[in-house]
Amino acid sequence: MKFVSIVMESKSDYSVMSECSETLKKFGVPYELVISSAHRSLERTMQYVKESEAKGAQVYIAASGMAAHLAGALAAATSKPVLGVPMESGALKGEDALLSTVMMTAGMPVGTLAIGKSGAVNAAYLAIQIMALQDDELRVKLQEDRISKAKKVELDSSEIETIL
Ligand SMILES: Nc1c(C(=O)O)ncn1[C@@H]1O[C@H](COP(=O)(O)O)[C@@H](O)[C@H]1O
Repeated sequence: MKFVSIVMESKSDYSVMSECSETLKKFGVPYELVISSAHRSLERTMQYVKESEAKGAQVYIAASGMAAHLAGALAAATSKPVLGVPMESGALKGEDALLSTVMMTAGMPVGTLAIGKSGAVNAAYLAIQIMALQDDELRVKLQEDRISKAKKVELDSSEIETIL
């Protein structure tokens, strides 16, 4: 079965990354969510990539704070797309994680999202867009989502607009 893999470096990242898994759930995209660390459990992380690829993982989403090397480690271990979500943790509040995730060497990309919850949601959306390249039903769901967002803007405006 094709699915999205979400890997977090710590349980403390879950309150943010649940936004990512909830978004995938909303679109009916199967996902697997695990905790594995680049430094604290490197072997487990490498083993997980092998096993999850064999099971059908199509896209990896890595969530990591501070010296955030998880997304890079996943990118080194797989040629599937890897998306990185910097966590807002530690003294530098995610700026350290953002830079360590985004500054990959040429040819070894990590698609890096914004720090925190909006990055977690957008990682799910990007993963869905990647899955939708091979899935017409999913593409329709994405189009419907865009339409409902546009309608919401109109509705919000109609409630408060004062156009002369
Ligand atoms: N950067 C790493 C590593 C690692 O590099 O192995 N393990 C956890 N983390 C990140 O540190 C923050 C605090 O983690 P803890 O709450 O476990 O101390 C989290 O945002 C995690 O992603």
